[in-house]
Amino acid sequence: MTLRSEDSFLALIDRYFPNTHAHMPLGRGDDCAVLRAPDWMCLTADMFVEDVHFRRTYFSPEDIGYKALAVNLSDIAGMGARPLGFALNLMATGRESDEFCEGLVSGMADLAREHDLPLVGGDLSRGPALAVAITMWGKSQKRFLLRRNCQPGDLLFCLGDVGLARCGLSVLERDDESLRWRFPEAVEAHLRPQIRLEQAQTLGEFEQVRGLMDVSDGLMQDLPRFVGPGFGVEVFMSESEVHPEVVEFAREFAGLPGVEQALLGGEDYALLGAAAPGASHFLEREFPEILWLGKVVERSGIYLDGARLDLKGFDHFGADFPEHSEDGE
Ligand SMILES: Nc1ncnc2c1ncn2[C@@H]1O[C@H](COP(=O)(O)OP(=O)(O)O)[C@@H](O)[C@H]1O
Ligand SMILES: Cc1ncc(C[n+]2csc(CCOP(=O)(O)OP(=O)(O)O)c2C)c(N)n1
Ligand SMILES: [Mg+2]
Repeated sequence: MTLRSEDSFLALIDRYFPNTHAHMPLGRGDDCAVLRAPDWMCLTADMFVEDVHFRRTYFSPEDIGYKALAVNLSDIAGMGARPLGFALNLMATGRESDEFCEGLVSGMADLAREHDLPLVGGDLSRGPALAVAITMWGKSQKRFLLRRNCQPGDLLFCLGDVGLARCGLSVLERDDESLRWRFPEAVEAHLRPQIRLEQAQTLGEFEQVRGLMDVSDGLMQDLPRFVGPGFGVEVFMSESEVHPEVVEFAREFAGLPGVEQALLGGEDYALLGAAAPGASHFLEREFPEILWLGKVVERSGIYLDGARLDLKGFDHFGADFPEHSEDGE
């Protein structure tokens, strides 16, 4: 059993994560790691908690390791930055099998290797559920791309699908194999979100891109956070620009237009950016898949076809997430 002792779990970590790196003069094994900071750094932390962010019934151990790391990479991307390293705090019940632990660590290590990220240290604890808490840091080539840096008339854009992961969650929560076949890209978007690190760094090179964030709680929640107080958004995205699985799912199970389902979203891990109006041509050339969401206006709220939308995105302490009730179940 990997979890018969802390040392056996640390030995598993050592098998998957190298303990030397150019940015890490001293790695795991002492009271602290010692890092060599190359420049100004950005730092983020996100938790990934059993039955809040994932369920063991439909996440493989590899998926859990992957997504726990991916959601932190997404915050680094949201700054237009490049990740440099991370620390891992893990709470486990102690009942996890060797195979489970190995899957979780290997799923995380595969993604860390892709980005040449050292695991500098962390902590282990027994607890009532599985929880993975990661702290990650990074640096930017030129500047960090911030929230609340928009001007009225700025164009808002997205890179990555919005609404798809939420459909995936609803499908997975339904425990119906036939639905997984009908909505495969939605399921994949929920289990294995693709993080657009390279695109985020490229955006940082364009002066006319004013700001950037990653969309984790859904656009309805994250758009106001992005444009800031006193500003709002006139949405001009149309249904033909929404992923067809989102449109189909919304119509059949949520009774919502595709655009509204896309705006509700949740766990999209897409990039949301603001650009000066004159930037649209070169952004389209650089990113042919770019989705133009709308424009920044000088009154708060989110407006679609002139009407203020009143849809609620995700909040940990808000009303229950309506995965089972939105279609009247
Ligand atoms: N427990 C906490 N202690 C200190 N700061 C926190 C805590 N939780 C969240 N924050 C800060 O509040 C801000 C918003 O957090 P969050 O909504 O989780 O952002 P994100 O969607 O980027 O992960 C971030 O700057 C984050 O660092
Ligand atoms: C079992 C389960 N129920 C509900 C959800 C939906 N959900 C959980 S967290 C979340 C939002 C993103 O997570 P959060 O911790 O808020 O990330 P952050 O904004 O801090 O990056 C959503 C939509 C889920 N993924 N799994
Ligand atoms: Mg967070």
